[in-house]
Amino acid sequence: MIGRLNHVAIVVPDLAVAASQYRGALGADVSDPQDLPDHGVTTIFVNLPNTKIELLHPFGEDSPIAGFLAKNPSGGMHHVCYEVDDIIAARDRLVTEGARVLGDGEPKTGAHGLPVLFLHPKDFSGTLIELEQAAS
Ligand SMILES: CC[C@@H](C(=O)O)C(=O)SCCNC(=O)CCNC(=O)[C@H](O)C(C)(C)COP(=O)(O)OP(=O)(O)OC[C@H]1O[C@@H](n2cnc3c(N)ncnc32)[C@H](O)[C@@H]1OP(=O)(O)O
Ligand SMILES: [Co+2]
Repeated sequence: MIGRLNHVAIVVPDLAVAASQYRGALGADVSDPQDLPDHGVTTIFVNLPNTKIELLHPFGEDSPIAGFLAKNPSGGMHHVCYEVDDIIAARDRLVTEGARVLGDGEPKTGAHGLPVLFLHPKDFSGTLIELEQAAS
């Protein structure tokens, strides 16, 4: 069911520092920051030949990543994002199999303007999974 690895997300304590590390020391193509109030995060994307790295920092007071950063003040790997051809069919299959879809269970528009969902990390060997509808 899952397809391409769309991105790996890393929560960072300082977006400007992280962007400078990726752009400078690692010589990567790094986007400008984007605030996503609906998701409670600010993102920067690092564009690699075969996938992307999403650098994340909390935005606003109710950010879903605030607890993660409090527990991991130096930052750390936060989630992996897989593409699926049909996000509703994928969700329904996962629910049938007992996985917990986070939030209200309905897809939200993600950083690339496509529907996304999150699956509870305790149901997938301690890794938070994001599903993104593949671009048509
Ligand atoms: C930019 C848009 C979009 C995109 O298009 O790319 C994004 O990526 S948005 C990214 C941010 N949004 C989300 O992460 C939404 C889904 N996440 C959540 O709803 C929450 O983060 C969470 C997964 C429910 C955790 O919230 P938290 O407040 O930390 O709750 P708990 O403290 O109760 O955590 C429960 C349990 O899970 C462990 N945990 C938390 N985060 C992770 C993680 N990223 N990876 C692995 N495990 C995680 C946490 O440590 C707790 O474990 P125990 O201590 O053992 O109970
Ligand atoms: Co993401």
